[in-house]
Amino acid sequence: MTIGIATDHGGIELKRQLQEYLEKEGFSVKDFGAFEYDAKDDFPDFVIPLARAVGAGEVDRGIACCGSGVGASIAANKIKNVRACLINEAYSAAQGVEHDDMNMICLGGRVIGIALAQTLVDAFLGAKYAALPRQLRRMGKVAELEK
Ligand SMILES: O=C(CO)[C@H](O)[C@H](O)[C@H](O)COP(=O)(O)O
Repeated sequence: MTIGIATDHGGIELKRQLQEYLEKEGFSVKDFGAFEYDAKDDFPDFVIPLARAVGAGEVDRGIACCGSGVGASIAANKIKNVRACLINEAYSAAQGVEHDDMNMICLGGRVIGIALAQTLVDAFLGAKYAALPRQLRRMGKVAELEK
């Protein structure tokens, strides 16, 4: 599984730690930046290229960080085929995939630490879309908005 990862300055340390963790776990990680701390950088410049790669199927899942995770989730959800959510607890990290086919998780570098981030990422990456008829119906209604 290839995981895309991106951040602005607000999540740069969390991204670095998560990338190290994911590679140790055997995932292939594609890094969309930021590559160094710059307090003046803007989250859309990194999160949108990642979201485009997720939406195009060039990476399997995306992890986007920013200060709170809010800006990253707003930006990512503008991109076709992207279903991104700000996640702070493990239930939603898995249920968002199982029920809603979430393909990007957004994390706040100023909100959570690496231990919780690892738990959330494990739950996110370990989950599969159940694709039950009622879920397909609901996500079909959401996908209609992209036409
Ligand atoms: O957290 C964010 C919004 O949800 C942003 O992505 C930024 O990280 C944050 O706004 C940056 O704040 P700063 O005051 O410009 O460092």
